[in-house]
Amino acid sequence: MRLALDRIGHAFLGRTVLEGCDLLLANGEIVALVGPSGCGKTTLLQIAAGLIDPLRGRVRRDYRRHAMVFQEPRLMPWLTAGENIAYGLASLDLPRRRRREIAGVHARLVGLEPADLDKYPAELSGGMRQRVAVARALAVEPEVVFFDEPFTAVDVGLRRALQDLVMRMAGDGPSGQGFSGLFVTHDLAEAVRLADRLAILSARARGIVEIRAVPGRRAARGDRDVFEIVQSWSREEAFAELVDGEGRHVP
Ligand SMILES: Nc1ncnc2c1ncn2[C@@H]1O[C@H](COP(=O)(O)OP(=O)(O)OP(=O)(O)O)[C@@H](O)[C@H]1O
Repeated sequence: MRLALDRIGHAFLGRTVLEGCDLLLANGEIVALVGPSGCGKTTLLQIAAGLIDPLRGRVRRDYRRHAMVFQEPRLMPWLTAGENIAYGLASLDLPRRRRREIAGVHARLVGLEPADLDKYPAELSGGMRQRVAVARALAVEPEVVFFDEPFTAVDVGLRRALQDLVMRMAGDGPSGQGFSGLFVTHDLAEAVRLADRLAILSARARGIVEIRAVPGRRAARGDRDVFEIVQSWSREEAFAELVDGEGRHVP
């Protein structure tokens, strides 16, 4: 077990957003938090990551290092791509050359060219900036990664490539050590594609209404499997706030 949420409750300005949320995140596991806009996914993720103190319940963490990937890359504009990727490594007491090597390995993993490493964020496309953000998160070899709709703003091809990378690295990073992931998305197909389990949140119920395992092994799930699971689950009550009866996302 890497992370446990016990009876988490939270409110903003007296309005309850979450009540009685329980969740466990195992070693190497990816759990997707899914639900409609405003149901509290980001709040629960931030509580899990320690960015918000919950009003009720407790978070148990069994890891040393975590990283976060947000919807927007949040790079430092005055650092090059390579320096951004290496930024988190500064606290790890590694020689400068080793930091540069690690940054290079992770830049390659996300599909950046060596020449991109010397560019500043303003000189990169949106997709490249998000690749840098993913490389920066994974370079510190975190045991847990918190993802908050990280691929919503990138185009379809890159989204798939980054999802594949997350799945691969969660099982087995470059040094053989994977991470556990908590992954916020309102895209059911994305959740089914890359998660081991879904925690389904509802705005009405103020929290997690169901935790459900995705059939089959994550790495072995093909496009057809994902399509069929999404089709069949979209008709269920648990997803009513998330997708319409045809499997389309409610805006
Ligand atoms: N800092 C805050 N102050 C006041 N209300 C907040 C704050 N942060 C979130 N909320 C409210 O709490 C509720 C849950 O927000 P949250 O961002 O966790 O939802 P979400 O499921 O991640 O939504 P989305 O999919 O749109 O990002 C929303 O009604 C939101 O307006």
